[in-house]
Order: sequence, then structure tokens, then C-alpha cells
Amino acid sequence: MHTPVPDYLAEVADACASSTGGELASYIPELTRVDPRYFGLAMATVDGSIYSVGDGDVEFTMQSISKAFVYGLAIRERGLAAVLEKVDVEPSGDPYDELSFEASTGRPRNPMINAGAITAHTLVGRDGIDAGERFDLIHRLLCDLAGRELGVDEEVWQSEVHTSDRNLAIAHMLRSKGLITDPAEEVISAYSRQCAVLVTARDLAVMAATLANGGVQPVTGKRVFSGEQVRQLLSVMLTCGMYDSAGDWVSTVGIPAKSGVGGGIIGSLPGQLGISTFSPRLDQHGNSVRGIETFERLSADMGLHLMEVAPPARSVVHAVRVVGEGEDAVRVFELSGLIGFTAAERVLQWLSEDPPPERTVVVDLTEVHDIESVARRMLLEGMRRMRLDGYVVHIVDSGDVLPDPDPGDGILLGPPPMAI
Ligand SMILES: NC(=O)CC[C@H](N)C(=O)O
Repeated sequence: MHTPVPDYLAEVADACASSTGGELASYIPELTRVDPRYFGLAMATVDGSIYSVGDGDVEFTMQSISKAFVYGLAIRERGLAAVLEKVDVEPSGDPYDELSFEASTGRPRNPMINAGAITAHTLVGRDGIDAGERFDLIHRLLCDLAGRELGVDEEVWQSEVHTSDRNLAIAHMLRSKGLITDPAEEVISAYSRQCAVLVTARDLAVMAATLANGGVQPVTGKRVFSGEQVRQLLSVMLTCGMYDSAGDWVSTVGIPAKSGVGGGIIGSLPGQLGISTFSPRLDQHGNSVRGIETFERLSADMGLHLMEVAPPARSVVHAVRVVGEGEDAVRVFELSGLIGFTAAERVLQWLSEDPPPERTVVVDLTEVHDIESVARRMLLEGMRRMRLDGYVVHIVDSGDVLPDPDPGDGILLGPPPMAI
């Protein structure tokens, strides 16, 4: 069987192909040389499957998409508290190149607009590191995320350096506030080089899937970020990644995302997949027009919106059986699926509202594939209380989804002596 996923992606790409709205970014002159007809779409799962259609293997510059990852690197190197001292996490509602600072603290409002991104860039590497070395650290990070050596578009880089009055103005503002100390020209040159790193839609999908996978690159298996760092960076992508159209994006697409004026957009759906599009014509916010349309369609068709209400956890108790009779009767609760807070709450609610008349209870976890830490604590506490109420409680856990259940609390491991 050929998996239908690439056919499905091709169908979505076909449906969006006729969209030709928007304009190439022209404030970086070299970007006007890009073929506006390019259209690539790629998807990578947390298991490392990669699908790409159209111009998914054409290289283009990352531009602002790099900001998300570099923010993560700054946090990885300095810790979140130190980064927050210099860059806040509030959506600005301003265009990305706005000289946008908080009135009270003087900090840039978030790391996705240029002011915050330039500050985060300077937080990479030890104090006093030179701009070239700092770029190398950033380049290494981006290569680790893509799982291959990435090049730099030297022409786009030079073109941006020569037209970077606005970013220089931002850097000077940052210096005047003491938020950065390095010379503005050096900082903007290295920051523009970061933006000129070349990727394909396929690379970006894998990079986004690394975030979806809690920081572990799904193909190479390398841990790039910790789970906590990813949580921070996805949160900021969700609220600020699409600049002054972030609210519109969250309500229509509902996936943490980041766009770049090179025409790329990445989206990262925690625990599931990374998606990326490449289509260089941009709207007035600097976001790819066809990229947005494609994401809207994918999100609606595939139910990827984060706020899509998950089916209730009712199905967690898969079956309840009574085995044996009279004094020897045993009640078996078979749980299944993923048990998180609400699923555990449901099981405990059920046990407390409707206490089994049998004195022996078996909680069978054979069909459970994972138990979140909070649910683990809740279930163990519930079983401990049942024991205090006089029940004998057994756990069947052949898949080891509930490690160290602390038999000291009176919980018996393994099935009861009678057949269940
Ligand atoms: N939105 C973007 O992609 C902007 C990135 C670009 N290099 C800049 O700083 O202006």
C-alpha cells in the first residue's frame, strides 16, 4: 500500500495553487529576485516520517523563522529568567519592524518582532563573544534542528546588510537602553546572516517537528531543546509568531507558528507534527498569503486547531467485569488509551460515587499506552484510599505504564491469584 498522505498534501497544494495574491518582500532588494510562483508544502511527524510536495526541496532564506529557534537557544544558554529580564512575551500588535518597547520597562515586547529578536540574538554565547562566533553557534543550532548542514545566501545577507537602516535604528535604541552592548553594525550584520540561512520546506517541517516532539529531532534523535524550553517557545509562537495578525491566525489556524519574509511559515502541533509552507508572496504583515491559505485548509481538514475540543475522556474505562461469585467475587476495571488528569478524575469519581460491592478490585492497565504524571499520582492515591476503605487492590500492568507503584501503600502488583 502507498500511504495516501502525500496524495492528500498534493490535493491541498492543488486547491491552494491558484492563489496569487500578495507581493514579494522588496525592502531586502535581493528577495525580489525569487520566483514568486514557488509553492512547497511539507509535513514531518514526531516519528520522523517526512512528506513533501511541490517545491518542498527548493532552498530559500529563513528570515524571521530563525527568531523562534534563536529565542530557544538564548533560553537554553542563559535560562528563561535572564532572557525575560531583557525581552518580554507580550503580543505587540505592531508590525515586526516596529521600534516597539514597553513603556514601563523599556524591554522589547516579544522575541518575534525584530527588537526582541535582535536582543535574543545577542544573548547567544558568552559575554564578549564576537559576532562571527555567535553566528556559528546559531548556525550549529539550526543545522542540528534540520539534521543537515545548512548554507547561507550570501547575496541576500549582503543585500539586507546594505539596507538595514531600520534594524540599525532598533539596535541603537537597544544600546541606548543598555539591553545590548555590542556595536550595532556588528549585531545587525550577524542577525541578518542568521536570517539568510537557507532551508527548504522539508527542512522546516523537520525543525518544526522537533518542537512538536518536545525538543528531540525526530530523525537524528538528538535532543536540541528541553521540554520546558519548547513549551516557552511554542507559547510565544502561538501568541506572537504572526506579528500583528497573530489573533487572526490563532482563531483560524490555531497552531503555534512563525513566518518569515522569505515566504516560509512553520507550524508546530505539540505531540503530533511539524508543517511548513513556502510561497514567497506576502501580505501587508509580511506573512505568506498562500502559506496562510494552506495552513487554514490543513487545520480545518485535519482538525489540527489546538482549541478543537478533544473527545471527552469517558472512554477511559474500557470495560468493567465481575469475575467469580460471592465472597470470591472480584471487580475488574479495564482502562485504555492515554490517561491524563481528566481521565484519572473520571475513574476516581466513578470509584467514589459507586463503590464496588466486591472486596477485591483489579485495575487492568494492559490497554493503557501512557499515564501522565499527574494521573499516576491521582490513581495511586485513589487506590491507597480504597485500600484504607478495606479493599484489596491489584494492578495489572504488563506494559509498565505505571512504574514504581509503591506496593508499600498496599497495592499488589500483578493479577490476583484467581483468574480474571
Ligand atoms: N519578518 C521577517 O522575516 C523579517 C526578517 C528580516 N531579516 C528583518 O529583520 O527585517
